Amino acid sequence: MGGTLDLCHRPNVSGRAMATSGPSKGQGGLDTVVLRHVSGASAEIYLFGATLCSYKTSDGAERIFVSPGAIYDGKKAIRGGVPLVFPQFGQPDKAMAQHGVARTAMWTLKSVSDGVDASCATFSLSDNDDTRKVWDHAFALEFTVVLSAVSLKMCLRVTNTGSAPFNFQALLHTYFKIPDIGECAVRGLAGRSYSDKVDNTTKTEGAPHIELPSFTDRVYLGAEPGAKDVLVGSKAGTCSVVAVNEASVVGQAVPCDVVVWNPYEEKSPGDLPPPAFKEFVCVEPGMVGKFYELAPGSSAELSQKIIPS
Ligand SMILES: O=P(O)(O)OC[C@H]1O[C@@H](O)[C@H](O)[C@@H](O)[C@@H]1O
Repeated sequence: MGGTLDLCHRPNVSGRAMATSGPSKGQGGLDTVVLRHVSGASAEIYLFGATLCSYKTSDGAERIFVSPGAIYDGKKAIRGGVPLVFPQFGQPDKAMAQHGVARTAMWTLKSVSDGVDASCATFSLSDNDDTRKVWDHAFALEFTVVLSAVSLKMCLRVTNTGSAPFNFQALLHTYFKIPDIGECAVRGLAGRSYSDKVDNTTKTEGAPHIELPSFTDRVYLGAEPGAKDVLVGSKAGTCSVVAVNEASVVGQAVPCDVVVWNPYEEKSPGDLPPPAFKEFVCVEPGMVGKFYELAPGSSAELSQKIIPS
């Protein structure tokens, strides 16, 4: 298990607040890293799954949802936060767990740094006996969190460290905290084709914004390469966060898919006791519409920058 760091304020010689490091424990006694930026913004990441479970802006407002029924036993994926999905989305390979191996693996803290511009932490995970049993490939993952006064950026880097190509999917399963799913609207996906997992059909998004009045599970396929802004806000037109989603393979931008999910009571799993479903919407950047091939020595990146408004 990797070490832990808790970054807390202390004055430096000039009297300006800086961040420092120290050990920290989260729920269930699990090790976490807490980033505290000089602006007052903070983020907490569990080494278990490298799951980011909190992002607070400088006003102290929490932007990320974690279920009140989340289980912190170091075995089950944490229900909420930003679980990391790799190397499969869903369960196309029934021999492997749903959403792959990364969200239930113990990651290692690789580096942490603090600056006036940003506080940053990088976590790593490589193939091991557990991952090899279900996915027999050599890989290295790096998950980097960059916290600034005005944003939080998460980037998952996938590297093929073996001698043969492999196919993978990846996704950042972000649970955004919202006041009321019934009033929520997601903007920026109009005109995209999507796979509707509720009725197993393929459709084109005709609405200018997406509302979620009932169980919603959609995979919006990326349209063109490059950054894509998706706005989470209200039907009334307010915007609470902008999510800038990007994907690339070997440094070349590729279209980034976006999953929009809320189970409502109907599909709430056991660790999401109703009415908790009302308090979040998942807007998840992904490379999931197909499998991506990665050559030996090559890397792919998937990122989401959250800019609260
Ligand atoms: O319960 P899990 O494994 O965390 O998955 C939650 C949901 O994750 C979403 O990304 C999928 O589109 C849904 O189909 C799935 O139900």
